[in-house]
Amino acid sequence: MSEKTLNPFEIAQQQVKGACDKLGVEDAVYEILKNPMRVMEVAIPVKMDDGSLKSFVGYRSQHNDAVGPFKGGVRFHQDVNRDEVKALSTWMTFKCGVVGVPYGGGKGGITVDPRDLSQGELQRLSRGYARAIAPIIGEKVDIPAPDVGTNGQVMSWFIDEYQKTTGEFAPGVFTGKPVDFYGSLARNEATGFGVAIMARDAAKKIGLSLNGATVAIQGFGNVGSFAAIYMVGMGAKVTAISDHTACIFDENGLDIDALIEYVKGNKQVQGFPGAQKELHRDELFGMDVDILMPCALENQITLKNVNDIKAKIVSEGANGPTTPEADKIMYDKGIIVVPDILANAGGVTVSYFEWVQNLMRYSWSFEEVQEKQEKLMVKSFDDIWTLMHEHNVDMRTAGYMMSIKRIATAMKYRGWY
Ligand SMILES: NC(=O)C1=CN([C@@H]2O[C@H](COP(=O)(O)OP(=O)(O)OC[C@H]3O[C@@H](n4cnc5c(N)ncnc54)[C@H](O)[C@@H]3O)[C@@H](O)[C@H]2O)C=CC1
Ligand SMILES: O=C(O)CCC(=O)C(=O)O
Repeated sequence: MSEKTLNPFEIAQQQVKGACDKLGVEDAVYEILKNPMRVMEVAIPVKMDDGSLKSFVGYRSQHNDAVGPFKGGVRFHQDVNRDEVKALSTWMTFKCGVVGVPYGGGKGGITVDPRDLSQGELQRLSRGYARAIAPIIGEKVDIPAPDVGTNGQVMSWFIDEYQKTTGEFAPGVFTGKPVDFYGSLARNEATGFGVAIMARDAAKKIGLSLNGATVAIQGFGNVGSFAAIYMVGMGAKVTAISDHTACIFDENGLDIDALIEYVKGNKQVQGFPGAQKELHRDELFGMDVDILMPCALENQITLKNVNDIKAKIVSEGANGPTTPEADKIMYDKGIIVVPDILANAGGVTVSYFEWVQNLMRYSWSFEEVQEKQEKLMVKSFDDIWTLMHEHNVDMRTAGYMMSIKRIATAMKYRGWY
């Protein structure tokens, strides 16, 4: 068997089609959902520090807003392209549907390696992007957030530039802001926390104790680092972590706090003095662990490595880390895959709480936010688990089915079909 496609947008369409067919909805539902409603492509000229001018390409894809405003992150990465952004916006629509937050899906990005830019260049690029997309976003229209390569500082520049461009101070137009600048407590932790609690609930279902359970995590950015912290908090041992440079291993469990400090200074896991072994980054998937957490990029679990996987549970922190062919093999082998649209939905869930707090000009405590997140995600997990057994499908298909029902209902009331 060979991989049909590695194009993330085609994969997203395939996933939506599969669930629409399984649900038996009218053909019109897939016809509407198969393409984003709007994709904006922008050129962003930036004055570089050496005096030259460089033009960058950016996108904002608005997939569907039947349920509520478009919502989703902005990625700064060298591989960003139109189809990737379209796929990511499609996944956002169904993710919001899975946890039942009142949003549709959107996603943006710029083709750039932010590590190649100075802080000044990064700020000018971020401001240029905010100016370019300002006409199509808004607190009640489309609400961007962080994704790979962006963070609270970038969101703050976005807010400032949006205000200069539109004359409106609207802190709720971007989420994932710093806590002391209209951000929400527990947003930074939210995605990794969610990935961990979804793995915990899957473990409960198969009678796997987390006490001493072993975990391998691909990616040690926002999502991977917090997933590691929370897994250790639940009694598990994170024995392997990889990033773009290497895979590090310690059979007794890596010291996550020390690794976070190391990565702050060195921007990579390679060379971490606390590791027993250092391997090629791709060796992570074959590690002999109970739980695997892909928390980096798309198309990481493929036909090339799926048969190396020994884990019993895969909790997808990244968007689109598994190809459909690899997904099927894991399903046939009985590996539980908690799909991205559920496992990493903690980010958008707490973004929603941030937005609500912004609109009310009020703040909740860390505990209050995390408790609300956990309640919502655990309920979604249980509902999907039930649906999965009712229809004899994998968790991903069940998640899409649950979400499509919600979105199709909104589209029907709106008279879209
Ligand atoms: N930040 C958030 O709130 C959310 C993020 N996600 C998804 O989670 C994933 C990670 O996002 P963040 O942690 O925010 O990004 P980040 O930029 O903070 O970290 C990305 C990590 O992936 C690593 N990486 C890149 N290429 C790699 C490779 N080939 N092999 C191994 N590691 C590699 C990087 O070294 C880095 O450690 C993405 O798919 C993103 O779309 C999903 C939901 C919300
Ligand atoms: O926080 C958000 O609004 C969206 C985060 C995101 O981009 C994602 O869930 O993939």
